[in-house]
Amino acid sequence: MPYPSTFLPGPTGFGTSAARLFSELAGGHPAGRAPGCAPGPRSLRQPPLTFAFRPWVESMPPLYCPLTVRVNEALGEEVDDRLVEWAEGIGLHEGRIEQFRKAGFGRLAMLTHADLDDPDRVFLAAQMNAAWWACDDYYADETDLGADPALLAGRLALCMSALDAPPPADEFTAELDERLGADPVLVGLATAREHVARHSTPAQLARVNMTSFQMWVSWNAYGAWRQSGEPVEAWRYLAARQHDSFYTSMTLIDVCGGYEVPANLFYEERVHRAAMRAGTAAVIVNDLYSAIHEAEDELPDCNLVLLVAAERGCSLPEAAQRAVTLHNDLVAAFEADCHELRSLGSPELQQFLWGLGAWLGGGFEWHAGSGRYTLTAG
Ligand SMILES: CC(C)=CCC/C(C)=C(/C)COP(=O)(O)OP(=O)(O)O
Repeated sequence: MPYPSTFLPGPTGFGTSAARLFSELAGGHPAGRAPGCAPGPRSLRQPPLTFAFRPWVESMPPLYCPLTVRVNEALGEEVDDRLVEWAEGIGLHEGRIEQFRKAGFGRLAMLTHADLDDPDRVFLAAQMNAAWWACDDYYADETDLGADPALLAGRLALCMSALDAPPPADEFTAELDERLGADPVLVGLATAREHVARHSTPAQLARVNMTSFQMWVSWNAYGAWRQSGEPVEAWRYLAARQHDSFYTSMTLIDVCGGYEVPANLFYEERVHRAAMRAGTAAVIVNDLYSAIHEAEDELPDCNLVLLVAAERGCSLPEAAQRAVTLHNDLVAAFEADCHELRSLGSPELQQFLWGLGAWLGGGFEWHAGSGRYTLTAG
């Protein structure tokens, strides 16, 4: 275990970059902000991220991960209350609202967006994540909830319309709108998207939309694999999982934070790789926690632990150990990326990289406590 360290972002120290970010946010962001959008909170929080080996299951090697930056249970509960109110209002999770509350997506947003104290902004992240997860559960993963691989692609096409309405097309629009309004999953996506739109620049909103679409391409691949019954190699799954990861959630970090990483910086190759590493590492934690639950579905979902165990003929704990090593290497590489990217200087980027690390730490914390998961190894 060679790599524990601390990452304090910013090329020239906290004071300098903070001062620049404050003045940019106050005086108009160089990359622009959508007309009418509030500049967002002016606080910049960058306590150093401490990378450490974090124990999770006694019999397993620890996960290398930033420590959780902020725990504010009252804030998490407030956001969870708002989420439940929103879900009830649109009929989402009818008959299983307590299960939804216990997942604690509000707590997830509180833990992962550690630079936010404003419940509205934490709710923004929680709502969009809950909307994505509803698509995942009802369309892709949970047979009990009506997920069906044969229907998946058609349903996901409607999800795209819920996020990015097509141009008006006479009577066809009325028919589409009727369908979009009749399914709480789609209403959930559309209302969460409206909330994101109120706080984002056009480029940020397009980023959230396009990232959702690329995620859904991977879901279609899983659906096709489920239907054909073809064996899925771990390498093939991991390649698809890159675009079906918590990277999607991480696209909200600057939106919720009230600042913007300009598109040409966000998609700069090294920045992109760092973000993808963080997203993939975070979702491997998800695979570790959800392996048993996913194995129980009558049409088991793709999961790194299950695939490695099947491919190598090894036990689940052995496969989980392999996943832990991969996770740890990804996080160590992400940490090195953060150091390398200091040379790019942008205070927005430094805040975002910090936000990725904080997301990793909070995601770890949430999986360990959420009612949604059953531990995989014992
Ligand atoms: C928050 C978000 C982007 C949700 C969509 C689904 C996703 C990329 C996950 C991280 C969930 O993957 P998975 O379906 O394995 O998650 P569960 O184990 O069902 O929570």
